[in-house]
Amino acid sequence: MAPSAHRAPRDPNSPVATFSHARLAFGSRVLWEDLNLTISPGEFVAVLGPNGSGKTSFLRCLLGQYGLDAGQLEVTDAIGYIPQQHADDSDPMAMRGRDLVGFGVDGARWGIGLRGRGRRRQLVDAALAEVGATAYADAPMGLLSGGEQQRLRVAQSLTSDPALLLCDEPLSSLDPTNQHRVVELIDERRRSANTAIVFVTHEINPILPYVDRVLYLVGGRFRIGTPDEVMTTATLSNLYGSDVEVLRVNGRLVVIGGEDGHHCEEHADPPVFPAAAVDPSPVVNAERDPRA
Ligand SMILES: Nc1ncnc2c1ncn2[C@@H]1O[C@H](COP(=O)(O)OP(=O)(O)OP(=O)(O)O)[C@@H](O)[C@H]1O
Repeated sequence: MAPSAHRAPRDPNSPVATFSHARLAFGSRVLWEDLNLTISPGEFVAVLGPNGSGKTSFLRCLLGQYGLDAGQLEVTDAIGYIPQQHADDSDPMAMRGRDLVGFGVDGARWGIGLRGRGRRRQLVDAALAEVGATAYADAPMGLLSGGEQQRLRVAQSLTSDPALLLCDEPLSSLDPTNQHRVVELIDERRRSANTAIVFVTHEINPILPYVDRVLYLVGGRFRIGTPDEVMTTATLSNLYGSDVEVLRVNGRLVVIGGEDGHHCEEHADPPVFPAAAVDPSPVVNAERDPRA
């Protein structure tokens, strides 16, 4: 299986990612096939689907951790990544917010200390200021609220000046007020720098006002379109192959029926890492060291 992700040079007018006839499968389990999707600068794409449908695998393909087993993926090399809250296992009392953001500047995988210390500090300070986290940047992470911690993770993701920002359920375990603040920060970045957003989530409502298109994955099949096109009773019933009802209540979407039918699907195939899987741990900052 040949690596199929090609890192394209940065051009502000070019798509940040293009999947062409893409297929990803683990043994007999096909996550998607014949996926054609072009993500433009400044576009906000939500990736939805039940547990095990392939949302995280989709991000891993964009990060270069998983290779497609058919088709092509061309993707920018300026990628930022925001994980779920509590995603890192470092000691939360030993690490300050400033340290977390600094790891983003260093690059998690391509060597630490490549830049001068003064330049490093400037980049960290700028990223902290961009998300309004300067006031608590020197406090231990463990003393901060979930919302404050997520602001710092947004700051970390911005240190690479990403053209594409990958968000892996960054709102989970935040209260509605903090969810709103974090989404606003992400959208602000989209508007100010024309950064494309790929946002994996189980819950579309907190991001619904911002979403341009939805990629909805279910059991090896998918739909792509605007929320109005995809989030309908007819489209989701067809996709799930069972009765799903989509209601709009006070501007919120309520999906009844879909998730349960595909929850925690069992499968017997052992874990494998496809061609481009160089490191199964999440990339915190995908800025490339040119010497690597
Ligand atoms: N390296 C791997 N080897 C084998 N199977 C894998 C591998 N990575 C993912 N899978 C399988 O692919 C399917 C999709 O996994 P993935 O984590 O992408 O789903 P998800 O939609 O993000 O799920 P969740 O909503 O539960 O986080 C799962 O059945 C998972 O076990």
